[in-house]
Amino acid sequence: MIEARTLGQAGAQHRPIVVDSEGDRSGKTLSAAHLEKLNEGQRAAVVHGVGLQDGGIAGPLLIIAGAGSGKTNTLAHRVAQLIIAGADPRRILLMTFSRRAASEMAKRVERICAKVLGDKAGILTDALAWSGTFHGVGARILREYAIELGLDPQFTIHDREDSADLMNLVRHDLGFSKTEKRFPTKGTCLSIYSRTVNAQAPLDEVLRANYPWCAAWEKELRELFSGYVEAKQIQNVLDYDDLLLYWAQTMGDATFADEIGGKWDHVLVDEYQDTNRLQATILTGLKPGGRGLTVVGDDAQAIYSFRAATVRNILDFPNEFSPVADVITLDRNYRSTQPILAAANAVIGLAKERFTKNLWTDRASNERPRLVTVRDEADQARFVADEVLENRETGMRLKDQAILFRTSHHSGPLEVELTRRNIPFVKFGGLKFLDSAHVKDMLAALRFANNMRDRVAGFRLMQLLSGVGPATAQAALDAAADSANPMETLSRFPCPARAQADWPKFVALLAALRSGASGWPAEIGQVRVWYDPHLERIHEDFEMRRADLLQLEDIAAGYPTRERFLTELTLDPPDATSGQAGVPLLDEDYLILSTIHSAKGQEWRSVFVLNTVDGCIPSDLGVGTSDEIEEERRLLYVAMTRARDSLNLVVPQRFFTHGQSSTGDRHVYASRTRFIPASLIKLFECRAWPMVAAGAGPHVGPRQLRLDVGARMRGMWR
Ligand SMILES: Nc1ncnc2c1ncn2[C@@H]1O[C@H](COP(=O)(O)OP(=O)(O)OP(=O)(O)O)[C@@H](O)[C@H]1O
Repeated sequence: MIEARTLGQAGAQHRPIVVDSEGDRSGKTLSAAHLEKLNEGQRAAVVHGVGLQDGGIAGPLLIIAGAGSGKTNTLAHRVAQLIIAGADPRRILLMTFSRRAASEMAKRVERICAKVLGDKAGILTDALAWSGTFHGVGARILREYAIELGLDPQFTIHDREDSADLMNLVRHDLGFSKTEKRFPTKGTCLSIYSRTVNAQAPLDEVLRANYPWCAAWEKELRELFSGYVEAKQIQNVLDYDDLLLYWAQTMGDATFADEIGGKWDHVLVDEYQDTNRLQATILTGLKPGGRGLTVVGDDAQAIYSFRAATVRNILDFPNEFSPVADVITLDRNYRSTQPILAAANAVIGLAKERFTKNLWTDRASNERPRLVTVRDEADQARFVADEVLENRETGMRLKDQAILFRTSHHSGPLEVELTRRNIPFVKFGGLKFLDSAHVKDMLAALRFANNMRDRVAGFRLMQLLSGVGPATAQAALDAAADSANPMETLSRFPCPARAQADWPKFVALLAALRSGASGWPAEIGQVRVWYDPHLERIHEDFEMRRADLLQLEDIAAGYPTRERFLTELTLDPPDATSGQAGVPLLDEDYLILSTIHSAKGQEWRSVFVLNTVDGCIPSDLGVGTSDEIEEERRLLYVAMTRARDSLNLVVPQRFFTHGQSSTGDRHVYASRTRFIPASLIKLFECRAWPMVAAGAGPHVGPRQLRLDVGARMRGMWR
């Protein structure tokens, strides 16, 4: 041991970090080449307790730091370091926010390991089988222990839309849809249910704090949720929340907790600020003493409180354990230039509450981030397209540039402009591929074949047949549910005369899928052939949709079984839709369009933020409580800190209002976001676009007051 010290403060009691540099396997690699590029704090986090001499496993560790300080990079090095020091990769659990993040992390780990272990690295890192999201890992655990937990291992997983549909069926059955005063919609009911479950809070508290307009319905909501839970159990389906809830419940039993927690020596979690109470419960259940636990996060980037995530998880982490967890804070930003970082620091500096410290960087630049005022959204689109192309002329690929926005529909005018100019782009966080009706139809067929008790899937599927409406579908599902041999019952079901032609083909498809005779992925081809005439009948634009279905088939081929395909696709759907026909091939160059939420964890050389105005950031929807406003501020911080070299915040001055004809010109004026008050303006270069060309008129040079109309008006009354 060479020294003991504390690296930074995180507002919590914590133990000093001890850096061990010699004598054991981790010591040997402390000064090794693969760690050379890390700074002192990062290195301390990477080697923390790795390769303890008695083979012991380190106590809990929290790495808390601001944007671009290398948290993810450090976590990847830590996983690699554990493997290099001899940890069994099969006994490492790595949880990230999305599956994409998990697979990127796995690739990084492999690259780092390869530097030390050479060819052997691939075999070891391939064995890193437990990496994914909390929900994905939960689904796997629950399937593994299904029988012991009284679940049917064939359970299907409902996405949000399916869950809302099921909630609606129950709401209808209970007669709540016919109440005199309007009962909350299916979507609101699901949100209330989900928040209550994830926050582990009593219903009345959630209603009071988050849905006060629904508080009068507490009794009915309780009844509805109880009916919803029952329906899910009868139909053998789990929703997203169940994956965490069942897992957390399982961890409440000492024997299961021991057995499941005992599967892993090391549990590492990225983006911990966006986890909720349930996830924290699972984590402490897995490792009650905290041994082997590492969590990483940034309180300034907490942007998921609408899903009941709580920043308290990260702040309370150190004191959950005895002895308390070690805490390492990182304060150097490697991503952004100094002027960009200064502006981002200033924006978050106005937050009401904050724990991580301001960051510093040595990436000097003369270029301040720009605040660009444009007339309207159409000009905003033209400005961005012009700049993107100009950047490309200077050698910056389209892929190095991203356009970020608060809500998916903000990019509408830009998408039109890009398409018009033939600039390829991929959009993240918009309408999901899987949300489109035709893709859902195909998946419903596969799901229903897997689990014939899944009423939402069955209901959707049967109504695709001409002549089958809700009443027939309901009756057929009831008959199948009551039967010991549902296939037999369906084949004999007295369907309406108009469905006579379609019904036998439908039953034959189900029988074929259930027999498993064709095998996977041939089955999805079978479904497509069956679905094709319905697609043509139902959708005018069937040709475009057909292309999507072929793409779905390609995606399906990447999964070993039908069940794995359905589970993983539901949990982590491909989130890119494209302005081109089909998502561009990965090796092509394309621009990134993304909601700020989906931009989490990423970085680009040049970033444009659209609609940096009040009403968009903060969103109209997000300005209820001061907590909500604070979250909107953090969103802007996340957006700004994605930029490495260049950052443009665009401020359109007027917005056309919705609900008028295409030639209507009703509009509202917008003002710069409140998160950049006048006191911060000096940190930006302010300009208007289009710039008036020199000699084009009297507006040349910096803008100044030339006619004080306001004073004249006031003068009229004096
Ligand atoms: N020690 C280092 N030396 C040089 N570059 C580094 C170092 N550590 C991290 N970086 C670089 O800094 C950038 C940010 O790293 P990373 O994405 O890991 O940060 P982060 O803290 O997870 O960011 P965020 O929370 O904002 O998503 C990356 O480009 C990474 O390669």
